Amino acid sequence: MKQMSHLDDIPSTPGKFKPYFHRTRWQSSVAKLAFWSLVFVGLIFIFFYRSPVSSNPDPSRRSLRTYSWGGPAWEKRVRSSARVRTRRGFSVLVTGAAGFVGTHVSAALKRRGDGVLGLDNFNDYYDPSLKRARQALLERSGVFVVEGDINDAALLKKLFEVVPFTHVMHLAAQAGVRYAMENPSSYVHSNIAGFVNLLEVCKSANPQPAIVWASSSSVYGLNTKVPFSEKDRTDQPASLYAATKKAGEEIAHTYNHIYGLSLTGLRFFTVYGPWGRPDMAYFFFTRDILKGKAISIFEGVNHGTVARDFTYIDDIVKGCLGALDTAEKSTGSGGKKRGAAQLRVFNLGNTSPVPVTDLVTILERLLKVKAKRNIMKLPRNGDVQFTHANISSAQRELGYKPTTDLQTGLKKFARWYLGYYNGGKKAAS
Ligand SMILES: O=C(O)[C@H]1O[C@H](OP(=O)(O)OP(=O)(O)OC[C@H]2O[C@@H](n3ccc(=O)[nH]c3=O)[C@H](O)[C@@H]2O)[C@H](O)[C@@H](O)[C@@H]1O
Repeated sequence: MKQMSHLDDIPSTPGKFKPYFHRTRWQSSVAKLAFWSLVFVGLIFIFFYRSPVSSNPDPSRRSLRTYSWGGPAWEKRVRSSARVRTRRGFSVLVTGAAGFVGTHVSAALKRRGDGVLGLDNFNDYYDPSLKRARQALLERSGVFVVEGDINDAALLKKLFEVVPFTHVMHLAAQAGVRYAMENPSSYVHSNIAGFVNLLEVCKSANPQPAIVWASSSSVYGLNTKVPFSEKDRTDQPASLYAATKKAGEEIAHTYNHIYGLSLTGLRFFTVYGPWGRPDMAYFFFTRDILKGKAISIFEGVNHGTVARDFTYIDDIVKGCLGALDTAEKSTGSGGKKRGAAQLRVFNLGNTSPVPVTDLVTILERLLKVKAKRNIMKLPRNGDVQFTHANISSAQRELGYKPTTDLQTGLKKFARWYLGYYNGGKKAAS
C-alpha cells in the first residue's frame, strides 16, 4: 500500500520525477529499467511500424529530405501507372520524371500506350514548384511520380519487385555546367553514385531492363573538331559536370561488359522548350528581359562567337523514344551475364549552332522588349565556346531527324512562359 501511495505521488512532469529517485536503490533501478525499456520499445516501434522511409543522405542538398513510400495503396498506384496498354508496349521506369526532359518523355510514352512510372527527388536546385506543376500535368495523364532518390537502393529494389520494368529511361541527374563549381558533390552524388546505384539494381533485376540514359554534349569539352562526332575524343572535359557525364559513359561500359546490361547513352545538345529549366540561359534571359534586368552575354577571346546547337524538346523526345524502340534486351539475369549486350552512344543535337547573341535577338522580337545586353568574356566556369552535333549515327539507327529551328522552338517556349508566369507578371525564380 505504501508503495502504491508513493507511486501515486509521482508527479507526471518528468523533470519533477528526479527527487523521488534517491528514496530506495530498488525503486531507482526499477524506474531506470522501466525508462530504458520504454525507450527501447519506442525505437523498435519506430523501426518496424512506420512504412519504409528512406532519407536522402546528400549532405550537399540545402534541405535534407525524407521520403515515405510503400504500403498496399502505394503499390497499387505503382502497378497501375506502369501497366502497359498496348500489345507490344513497354513498361518504363523514368527517373527524373518531374524534370524538363523527363516530363516530356513520360507524357509521350504514356500517350502511345506504354506503362510509365516516374521517380523524382524534387530537389531544390531550381524552383520545386515548377517540378510540382510538371508532376500535376503527368498525374492528369495517368503517370504516377514516386518521390524518392536514385541513391535509395531499397526503394529501387521495391519498384522492381512490384513491376518487371522492360526499360529504364534514366534522366535524373544534377544538371547545369556552371553550378558544378558551387556544389561539386551534388554532381558526384547524382551523376555517379546515383547512376551506379541504379545500375546495381538493374543488373540484379530479373528480367534485367534495357537502359537509355542522358549523357551530355559537354563530354566533348575542349574538342575543337566540328561537328562533334561520337568517334571524337572526349577526354578533355571543361567542367566537373562534363566529367561526371563522361564517367557515366565509362561506368555504362563496365556494366554492359560485366553484367550484359543493354545501355544507350544520349548526348543531349542544349535542350530547350516549354516547361524548361530555369537555370538555362534562354529561360533566365526571358525572365530578366521581361523584368528589364541586364543580361550577361558571353563572348570568346577576340570577341569570338559563343554558340550552341540548341535542340528543341520535341525533337529530343523523338530521339529518346527512338532509342527505347531500338534498344535490344539486356542479356543477363539476376546479376549474371549470359552474352554480349548492346552498348551505344548517340549525339542528339540540331546540327545548326546559333550564336547566343542571335538567341537574344529572337527573344527580344518574341517578347517585344529590348534586352539590356552586358557583353562579357566567357568566364572560366566550365562553359565551352561552341557546340555542333553530327547526328548521322542517330539518324541512321534511331530514325532521329530534328525539325524545329530555334526561332520556331523559342516561339513555343515564349508562349508557354507568358502563359505559365501570367504574362511575365508572376516572376520565375
Ligand atoms: O548540351 C548540354 O549537354 C548541356 O546544355 C546546357 O548547358 P549549356 O549549353 O551551357 O546551356 P546554358 O547554360 O543555357 O547556356 C547556353 C549558352 O548561353 C551562354 N550564357 C550562359 C549564361 C549567361 O549568363 N550568359 C551566356 O551567354 C553559355 O555560355 C552558352 O553558350 C545544360 O545546362 C546542361 O545541363 C546540358 O548538359
